[in-house]
Amino acid sequence: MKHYTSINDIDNLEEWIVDAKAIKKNPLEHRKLGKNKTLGLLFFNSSLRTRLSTQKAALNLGMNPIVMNVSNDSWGIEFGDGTVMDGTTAEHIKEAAAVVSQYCDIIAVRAFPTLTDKAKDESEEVLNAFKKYATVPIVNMESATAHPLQGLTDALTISEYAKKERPKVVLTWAPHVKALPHAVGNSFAQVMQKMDVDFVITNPEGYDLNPEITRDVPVLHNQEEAMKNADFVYAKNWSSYENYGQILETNKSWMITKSLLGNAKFMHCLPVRRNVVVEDAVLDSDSSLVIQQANNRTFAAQLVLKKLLETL
Ligand SMILES: NCCC[C@H](NC(=O)CCC(=O)O)C(=O)O
Ligand SMILES: NC(=O)OP(=O)(O)O
Repeated sequence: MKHYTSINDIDNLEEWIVDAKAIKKNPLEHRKLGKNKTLGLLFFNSSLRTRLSTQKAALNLGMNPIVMNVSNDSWGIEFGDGTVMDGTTAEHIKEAAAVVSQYCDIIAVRAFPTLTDKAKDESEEVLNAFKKYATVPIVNMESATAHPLQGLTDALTISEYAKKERPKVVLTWAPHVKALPHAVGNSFAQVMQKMDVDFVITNPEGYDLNPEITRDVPVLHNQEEAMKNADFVYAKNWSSYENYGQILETNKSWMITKSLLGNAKFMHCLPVRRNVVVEDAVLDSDSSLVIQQANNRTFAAQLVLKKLLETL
């Protein structure tokens, strides 16, 4: 593996989950692997979990993490090729990525979508520019279309809490006040297709995710029907893909309640808006796995960093 930028970079999910569980049991076992190696974390957007858990993962491997809030603290970066840079951007990605590669052995990047320019978002302009112009491995810490560290975490969490073979997993759209990206839903849908689970997606009409990602997964527009006998319910808001980045009419009844959840475990990547996406009674109950998921972010990141360190 040269980079970790997509769920497609996981060659054998079952093996990866076994390895992640071993790391979780003994997080300091490989603390010499990353000695004198530097992880650069570049954030174009806000983060709590990714920023801290990825640093924690690096520290557990003996690496030195260095973090930069690129949007606020660095020069404006130009991504266009051949641009006359007489506007607001002061530095081109060609230099920026090459320079950061001088200081870092692995570079991790967070860059959200515009949600206004579908072609630009689908081209993964920022992430792919780092892949092209950096000379070290790139880790995706949530890009325009994917959040593969989260997806790996979610597969690990489901594997830990599954009480039967082939549990039923439901990815449900939930209401929100803002237009949100598709990245988390996309990576969850992709990783569930690699796992031995009975997987369905439910969302209101007009909110179907990219069919190239959901492929043959059943997409139901009746949430109650979809959630029947679920073992895991993964809630997430996303804006319309078809009417790109739009908030269509929002049906508040799609909020996850205790009665809707039934006996299923509740999952969400966080941060979550209480009593908009999911009611307090769910988050404050034993049915919620959100904190366990957040904990697993460290071990998923650690597995990815370990695999990349082994290639250096
Ligand atoms: N990294 C986890 C999710 C990040 C982002 N959520 C958000 O922007 C929520 C913002 C808010 O609730 O205001 C998303 O949906 O992709
Ligand atoms: N789940 C997740 O990626 O959280 P942050 O946005 O806080 O990093």
